[in-house]
Amino acid sequence: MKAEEVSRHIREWLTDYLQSTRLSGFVVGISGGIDSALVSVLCAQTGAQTILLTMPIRQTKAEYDRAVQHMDQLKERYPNVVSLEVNLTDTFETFERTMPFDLNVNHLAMANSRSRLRMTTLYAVAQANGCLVVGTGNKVEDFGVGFYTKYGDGGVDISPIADLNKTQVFELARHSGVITAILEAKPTDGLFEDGRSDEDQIGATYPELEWAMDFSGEESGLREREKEVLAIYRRLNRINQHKMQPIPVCFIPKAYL
Ligand SMILES: NC(=O)c1ccc[n+]([C@@H]2O[C@H](COP(=O)([O-])OP(=O)(O)OC[C@H]3O[C@@H](n4cnc5c(N)ncnc54)[C@H](O)[C@@H]3O)[C@@H](O)[C@H]2O)c1
Ligand SMILES: Nc1ncnc2c1ncn2[C@@H]1O[C@H](COP(=O)(O)O)[C@@H](O)[C@H]1O
Ligand SMILES: O=P(O)(O)OP(=O)(O)O
Repeated sequence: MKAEEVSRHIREWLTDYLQSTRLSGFVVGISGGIDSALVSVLCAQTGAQTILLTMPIRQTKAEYDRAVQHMDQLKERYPNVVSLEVNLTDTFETFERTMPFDLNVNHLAMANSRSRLRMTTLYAVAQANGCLVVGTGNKVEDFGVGFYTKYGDGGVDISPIADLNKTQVFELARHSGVITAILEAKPTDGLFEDGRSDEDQIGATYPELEWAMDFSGEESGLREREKEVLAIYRRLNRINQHKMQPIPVCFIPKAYL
């Protein structure tokens, strides 16, 4: 990958899009992971107002510390960057208590609610400041396995790194001066308190998933692990198509109207 060219291309794309709106900058949620770190550097490099938000909800200390360290580093490097901390733990716990039954009957219901509370917060801050909410999804998450929360972290205005796979995200992040603690952290969705990694949840690494996403050859000669990875990839790609396609609309036959 030509890192400098890709970086410049994304910065120009962000700048052009922002100029096409009446808005003045970008809002990015900072988790302590690689995707949000890279997206926030690219936004900062446009020179436009860039608001970073960390929104812990019973977060692991390691994730929280990486997020703060990244925001501090970016503020030192770019004068157009500001950071905010919005601790959503109480909001989340109130939400959990307000529900008429225990949503933990399904382990994903409350986990995905964390992501949707963050989306609500990002949009409130963006609207108050005349900014866009910038997405952090990469190619394999967004168009491969659909590993994101529908209308949670998937609810964004623009998506600058969605055509880069995770390996390229790491490469570009290193090129862009992202801190070592983030470059070395295992990707995690941070939605569970045991700190489980994406790989623990999916059962395959990002390089394996990228291989599966690109695979179009003859399957009979594949090794056992390759067959397993292909099956994991295909299952997730199939069951998450509803996130990748426009939502189904019930059109009414003209004769009925
Ligand atoms: N970037 C990340 O690393 C990241 C971020 C957030 C979440 N995640 C992970 O992503 C996963 C999200 O879970 P999920 O996909 O079950 O939740 P989701 O909320 O994203 O999608 C499930 C919801 O979609 C709807 N739905 C389901 N099937 C449908 C269909 N066929 N047509 C239309 N709508 C349909 C239903 O409302 C269902 O509740 C979790 O594993 C979570 O840990 C990863
Ligand atoms: N704790 C967090 N604070 C701010 N923003 C967050 C936090 N956790 C997640 N985010 C945002 O959501 C996306 C996806 O998160 P995953 O950790 O990959 O699930 C992340 O890039 C942040 O923008
Ligand atoms: O989306 P992020 O920034 O949380 O990155 P990762 O998913 O690699 O933790």
